[in-house]
Amino acid sequence: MKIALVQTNPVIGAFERNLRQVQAWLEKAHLAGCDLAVFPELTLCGYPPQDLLERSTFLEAHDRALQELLGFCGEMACVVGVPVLRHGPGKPLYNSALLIDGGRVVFRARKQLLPTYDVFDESRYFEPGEPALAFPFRGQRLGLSVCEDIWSEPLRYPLNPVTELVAAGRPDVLINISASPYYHGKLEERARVFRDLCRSQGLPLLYVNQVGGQDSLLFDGHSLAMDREGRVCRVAAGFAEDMLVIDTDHWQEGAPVPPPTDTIDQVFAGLVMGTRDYLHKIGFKQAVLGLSGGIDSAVTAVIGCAALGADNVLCVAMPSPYTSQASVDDARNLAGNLGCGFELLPIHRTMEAYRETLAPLFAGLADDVTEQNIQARIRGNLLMALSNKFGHLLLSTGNKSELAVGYCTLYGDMSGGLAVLADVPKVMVYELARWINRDREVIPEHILTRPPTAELKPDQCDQDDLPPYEILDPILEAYLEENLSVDGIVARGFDRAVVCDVIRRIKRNEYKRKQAPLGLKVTSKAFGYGRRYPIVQGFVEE
Ligand SMILES: Nc1ncnc2c1ncn2[C@@H]1O[C@H](COP(=O)(O)OP(=O)(O)OC[C@H]2O[C@@H]([n+]3cccc(C(=O)O)c3)[C@H](O)[C@@H]2O)[C@@H](O)[C@H]1O
Ligand SMILES: Nc1ncnc2c1ncn2[C@@H]1O[C@H](COP(=O)(O)OP(=O)(O)OP(=O)(O)O)[C@@H](O)[C@H]1O
Ligand SMILES: NC(=O)CC[C@H](N)C(=O)O
Repeated sequence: MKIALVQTNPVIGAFERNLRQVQAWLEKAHLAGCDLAVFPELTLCGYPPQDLLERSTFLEAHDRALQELLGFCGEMACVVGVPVLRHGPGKPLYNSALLIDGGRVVFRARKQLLPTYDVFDESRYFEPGEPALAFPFRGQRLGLSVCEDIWSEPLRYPLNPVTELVAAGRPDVLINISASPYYHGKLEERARVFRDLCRSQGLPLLYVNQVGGQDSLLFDGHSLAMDREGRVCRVAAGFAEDMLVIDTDHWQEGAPVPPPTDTIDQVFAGLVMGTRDYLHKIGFKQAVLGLSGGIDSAVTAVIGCAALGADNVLCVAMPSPYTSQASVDDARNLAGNLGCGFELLPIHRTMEAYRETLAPLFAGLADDVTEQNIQARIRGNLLMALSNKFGHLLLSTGNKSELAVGYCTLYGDMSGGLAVLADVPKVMVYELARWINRDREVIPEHILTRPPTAELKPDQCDQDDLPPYEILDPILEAYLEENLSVDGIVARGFDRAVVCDVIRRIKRNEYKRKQAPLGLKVTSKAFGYGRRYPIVQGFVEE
């Protein structure tokens, strides 16, 4: 039997578009001689639809699309992910995989483990399904499951949806439909979980993952076929739509392929896809950003150009009296290397106008962070004016390290529609920059070697206000991603006073992050809806 694993890139709730896309892939699978095409979790509505699932009109539109698909399928069989209405106490839906054959639903498997951690919130809408059975299809027994149901570690949880499925009647192959978002390290994690699963059950796995950017989530695809020894036989593209055709009668032919490795280029590809999909799915073609001559805006500009095309990106240098000529030159050279638009808007006179306006109220008061923030806000204001006038979306440039400790200005450099690097720690921003420059100097070398500075006052340097990023970033990772205590972080060799100061800053600046633009998630714990902390709180960790 030939099975097509089809990783699609849906737009949430765009039923007409998503259905046409599924139909087009079904035709390709049919032409390739496939008996069955398998699509990702919640195929027709896209994942995660969130509270749209609470709207009856949404579910009705979904049903119309599903009916049309049933009429279309003909002799082509497929597996699609569908929210299915249920009755009785509990939540109103199951998250199901339907096997469609001969234009009707012949089998369904319901998701049993509903992820409700980090960015997932499935218990809000779905009721857990009952254990599934293997289903006979064209001479083989298919073991169908939905995403999280294959993620139980068999050694820790011997009784789990897969072991129950196998115990109830051994399938020949496991098929899993997923919507599994990327973060740096996820590819290895997936390979390990799936390898353990295949080896422990002695079964091969066909895994289909959604692809595409959806708000902050980056679905990476990388659908795959794994044999019963846990070797990857075939793997689909990362961060792009793709179809793999697997012949289950010649399962182990050919050398195994290496599982995808999660090197920095994957993060870059994810950020490019996330930026492109966010703008294009909403209807924006062009973007604008402030190019300071620093590393963050440089990397954001490169990602913007890769995502949208250099012709669709406008970079604006806005020097103040504290901006060095080298910064302006670096910004101009970078824009030249990228071939994107470049404008110079000096802000000296605007700063002077603010100073004059505020002079009566600020008389006798020394300059402080207020005047620094005014510069950042003038720039944010000018960039938003360009966004309004030309219909460009403003890409904001702040990185995760700054956002964590509040080293950024509300309504200033935090202005914007999409924060491309909001989940990228500063050290990783440098890693991205070096990778971008691997073959030729795209980002002028001086931008990589100069000490990071906000240039908001004379001779300012980030490290006057913050610990070095090589120290700050691992503390942030330990606290935010691993939930370590102060003692746990200090035990890794960090100074207690520094650790406590960083944690205090993280807590104190929750309010800023609640007002920040959406960021693209590339770590296991991003700021945003997967990390819910109160703004007002009195919990002390020292
Ligand atoms: N809990 C709370 N809930 C709601 N609002 C709260 C609040 N606490 C303060 N606020 C408000 O927030 C204001 C303070 O925030 P904000 O105005 O943003 O300013 P603030 O955090 O005081 O200063 C910005 C910092 O970011 C640095 N910076 C700025 C720009 C770029 C970069 C860079 O390197 O990229 C660094 C700058 O050097 C300075 O240290 C307060 O005046 C108050 O209005
Ligand atoms: N002179 C400038 N011209 C244009 N934009 C600027 C300028 N200075 C700051 N910005 C904008 O404000 C953002 C914050 O800049 P700032 O230099 O304060 O901090 P940063 O985090 O070190 O960022 P970068 O590494 O891009 O300089 C920049 O990324 C850029 O978008
Ligand atoms: N949609 C899901 O069930 C996703 C959960 C899963 N553990 C993942 O991220 O891969």
